[in-house]
Formats: sequence, C-alpha cells, structure tokens
Amino acid sequence: MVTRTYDNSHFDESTNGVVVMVEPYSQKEQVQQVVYRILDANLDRAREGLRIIEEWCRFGLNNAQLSLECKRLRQEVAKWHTPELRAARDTPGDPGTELTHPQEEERASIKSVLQANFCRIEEALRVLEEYGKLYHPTMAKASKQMRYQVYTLESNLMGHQRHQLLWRSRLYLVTSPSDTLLNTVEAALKGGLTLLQYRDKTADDSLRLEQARKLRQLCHIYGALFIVNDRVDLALAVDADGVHLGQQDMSITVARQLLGSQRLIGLSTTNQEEMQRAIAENVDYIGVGPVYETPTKVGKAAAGLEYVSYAAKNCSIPWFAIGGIDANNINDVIDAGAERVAVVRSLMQAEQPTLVTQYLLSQLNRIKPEL
Ligand SMILES: Cc1ncc(COP(=O)(O)OP(=O)(O)O)c(N)n1
Ligand SMILES: Cc1ncsc1CCOP(=O)(O)O
Ligand SMILES: [Mg+2]
Repeated sequence: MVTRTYDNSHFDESTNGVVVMVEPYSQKEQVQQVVYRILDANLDRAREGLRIIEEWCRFGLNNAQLSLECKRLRQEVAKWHTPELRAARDTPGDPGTELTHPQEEERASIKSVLQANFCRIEEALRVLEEYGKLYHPTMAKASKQMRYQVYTLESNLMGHQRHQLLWRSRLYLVTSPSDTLLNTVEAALKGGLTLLQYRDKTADDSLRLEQARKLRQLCHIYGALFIVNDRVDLALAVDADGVHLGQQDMSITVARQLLGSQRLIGLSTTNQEEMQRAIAENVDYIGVGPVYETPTKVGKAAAGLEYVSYAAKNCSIPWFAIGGIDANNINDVIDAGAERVAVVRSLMQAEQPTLVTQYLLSQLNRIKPEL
C-alpha cells in the first residue's frame, strides 16, 4: 500500500497503527501541490467575480457589449483551469473557507458590490500572475493581460453607471457652507436625491478635503453621484464622480486629460454660445442659468426663462436650470421646458430637506416619469 502524505510519519487506522510503507511527497512535489491549490482557488475566485459583474451588465444594464466582455474573460480564465489544477483542491483542509470580513456580509449599494468584486478579480489575477510563473510562464503573461483588461472593463462599467445615473437625475443639490452640512445632505438623499455637488468657495483645503471625503462616502452609501465644484485636484483626491467647472475655471480640455473619459464634467453656461461650445467640447452636462438673480451668486445677471426655453429646444446633453429656483417657482421653470433643476438655498436652508426634495422631485417627475 502506498500512501502519500505531507509529513514523513503516517498513522494508518486501517492497519491498527502498524506503520506502513509511506512514500512521502518530495519537498518539490509538496511545493508544487501548494502552488496548484493557490492557482485552483484563484482561478475560481476570478471566474466567480467575473460572473457577478456579468450578471449586472446583463440583467441590470441590458448591455450586450459589457456582458460579452465579461463572458470572454470568464472563458479565458476557465481555459487555464486544467484538471491537474482542479485535482489539487482540498476544500475541507482549507482554513480560508471560514474567514470572512464583516464588510463582505453587507453591501451598501450595487456600486459597492461591483467595486468589491472588481477588487477580488484583480487580486486573483495578480496572484495567478505571480504563482503562475512557477507553473506555466504563458499563464502568468495571460493573467497580467487579463488584469489590464479587467481594469479597462471596470473603468468602462463605472463610467457607464455614472452616465446612466446622470441622465436619470432630475434634481441636483449644490451645497453651501453649513453647520449641518452632512445632516442636510443625508436628509436630501433620503428624499431621493441622486446628484450632489460640493461647493465651498471659502473653506481652507484641509476642511474641504475632510468634508468632500465625508460627502463622497455618504453619496456612495445612498448610490448618488458626487461632484466637486471648481477643483479637479480635490475631485481626484476623494475619487469623486466628477467636477463642475465655470467659464473662468480650468479648461475642459485639461480637466478631461486629468479626469479621463469615465468621470463627469459639468460646465456652467449663461447663453447660447456658451451652450454650443460646451456641447462641442463634450462636457457631460451643463448648468443653465442663473434663471433668476440669486444671493448665492451675487453680481451674476439672470439669464431668464428665455434661456431655459432655448435649452429645452436645443440642448442635446443633460442640462440643469439653476439660480433662484424653489418650491414656489419650480413649475414656471418646468413650464419653460426644464426637466432637471439644481438648487442651493431651497434645500440647504430648508427646515425639512427630505420633504422639500420629495416635493421638487414630484414636480419634476410629473412631466416625463420615465426619464
Ligand atoms: C449645476 C451648476 N451650474 C452652475 C454652477 C456655477 O458654476 P461657476 O460659474 O463656476 O460658479 P461657482 O459655482 O464656482 O461660483 C454650479 N456650481 N453648478
Ligand atoms: C452656483 C450658481 N450658479 C448659477 S446660479 C447659482 C446659485 C444658485 O443658488 P440658489 O439655488 O440658492 O439660488
Ligand atoms: Mg466655478
């Protein structure tokens, strides 16, 4: 009887404790076995993660192109999962099956599910690349290539999600400095807000960074988009969904170079020429206003409801009417053609931001509920 074991002594109950001839694994074979187990586990991990992403692309987004890319990657991973690697599996002897982190048991949103699984796939592919070098150099190379393809998939998918949510968003809250900043924003998010801009023109950078981080986290939990006003560096530092720029801020070309194609760039416009230029520059959305004069933007002349009507007829990208809009006049702005509005005071100074959010949204949703 030849029994393989990891150590050199072996007690076999079937022979009543009589030590039988054991042919131990050589050290080289033992190491090989461990490498095979690592490869087996990580091939599984990468494939499972890809399947989770694929399900969202297919059923959540109905996106054939993204689904196909997941499937292709999954099949490429499966190609490397040979019977010899599968044979090395030892689930009962794997101490890792019991280990979970509390964060794995709870996810705040689809975005968190996707991000956690992208991390999982990328880690698994990195492991396959390193340990694959001990197995098959071609596998190591293929794993590296797949990891870069997964980064691209992640960037495309996250960009797609952002754009979809932007198009669906009808109400945009632009913040102003407030002692109750986080509470007010959270109340609006509870009311259904899906788009937030952090705007503070006076705070110093350390406070801006701290507040932007907290707001980004809050938006993440509620599945809302988080945009930073004026500052591309701050947007990148907190991994925001995008930036909002004015006509006097950094150029769109430079901002796009810094932010890439998957993050959002919004631009303020006050007239037809600025709107046409913004569209030509491929911004993702524009602000249209100020519709009314407003103390939030002192000294800026109103563009009026005429400009709102022009936007309704001529703007091919999402646009948000902004400036002096509140619960009393929102229907005039809607009647002029607006489907989306941005507000500061109406929500930041509201006693009940959740209710005001719900009311503004209910008015905007009256027009085309399917947006
Ligand atoms: C949605 C939206 N529209 C317009 C503005 C104004 O931007 P800008 O002209 O750069 O002025 P500041 O906000 O920087 O004072 C905006 N912030 N958001
Ligand atoms: C930032 C900005 N840009 C054009 S109007 C405006 C401020 C809008 O603030 P409010 O909603 O309080 O009138
Ligand atoms: Mg600005």
